[in-house]
Amino acid sequence: MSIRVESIRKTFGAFTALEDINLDVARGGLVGLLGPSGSGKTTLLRIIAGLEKPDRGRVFFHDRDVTTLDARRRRVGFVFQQYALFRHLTVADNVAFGLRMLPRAERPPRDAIRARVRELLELVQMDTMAGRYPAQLSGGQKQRVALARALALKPEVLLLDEPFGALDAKVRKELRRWLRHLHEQIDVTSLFVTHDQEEAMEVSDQVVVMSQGRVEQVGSPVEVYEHPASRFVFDFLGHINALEGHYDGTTWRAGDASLRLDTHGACPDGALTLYLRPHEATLSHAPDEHAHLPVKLVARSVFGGTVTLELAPRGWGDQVLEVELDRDTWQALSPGRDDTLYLLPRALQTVTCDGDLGPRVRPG
Ligand SMILES: Nc1ncnc2c1ncn2[C@@H]1O[C@H](COP(=O)(O)OP(=O)(O)OP(=O)(O)O)[C@@H](O)[C@H]1O
Repeated sequence: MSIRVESIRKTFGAFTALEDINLDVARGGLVGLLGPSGSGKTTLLRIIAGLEKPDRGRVFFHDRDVTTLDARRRRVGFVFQQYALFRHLTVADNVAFGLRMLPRAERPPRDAIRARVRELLELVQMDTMAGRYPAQLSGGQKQRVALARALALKPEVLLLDEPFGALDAKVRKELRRWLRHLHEQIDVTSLFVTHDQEEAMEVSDQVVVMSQGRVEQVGSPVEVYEHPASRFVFDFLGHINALEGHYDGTTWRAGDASLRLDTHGACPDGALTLYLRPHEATLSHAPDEHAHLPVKLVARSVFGGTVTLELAPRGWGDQVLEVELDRDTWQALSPGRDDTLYLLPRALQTVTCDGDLGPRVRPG
């Protein structure tokens, strides 16, 4: 079932929570609504679910206008951050609940309900725990049961609001891989809300980046990361180092630092800010012909194959910079305590004086 949202506006008193939202989600899509707290993600999800009425605009499921249709009649499955399982029911009974509550004419026979519950519990890999009560489950297991319950009535649209928000990092990671996998097995169109960039990038096939009640950009994770439509999107998707200095048409300078750049005429002489992603630079014991950016190591942390370094510029500002190197590169470098190191950016994003994104540039 495809979903189309047209010109949605929603206010709460004098506050505008959503302003002219347009969105198309293809059938079978797994779409992440990503944005900072208060950007309107949950409000949009609730409008699609039918739990909130928009002031203006329409919602379509395939070609059907469902804007005024009651939530219960939209055939939507929900999963929220709080598991909301019935404590006094077993796992199997929780999953069966919605089926048993159907009007008699629509309710499947008992055996069919039992078979459907078994099938769903196998799908979420909880079949061995069918007889347990929610209090006997871990957070991740509860959330898988909540998902099985949401799928029991064969919804064509699945809406998930920060489904893994309350879980620890490792379980979150497992569950989001598993959600991806599950999505490939069933025919459902899903939208999930998250404020976690990594989660949105890893799980979704389309990301909707929201800010202050507006859609900033819609695209695949690679598109929004590599071709951000605005400075907000660039800032929001991962850490950045903002290097502030002056550009004279060939060289960018700040204090003792200099960097030769060809901006292809796009950046005029004057103040120029450069954004550097932590993984788009390396370090060396000597400057190179294009870059003279001396730094001193302040701290490092090792996680898996990546070493994250905190670096203080030497003689060009006081902002601590963050750079990520792979472990081998770091070991080959093995600097002494007070060594001066040199930052060698591979690519930088320019920010024009009026605050917009300029071209992406490389030293040289
Ligand atoms: N029922 C309500 N009454 C008044 N204001 C509301 C109501 N629901 C939401 N808002 C406001 O609308 C804005 C958007 O809220 P929403 O919950 O959609 O944001 P969000 O992006 O999901 O945020 P979070 O990530 O923190 O959940 C917020 O400023 C919120 O305070």
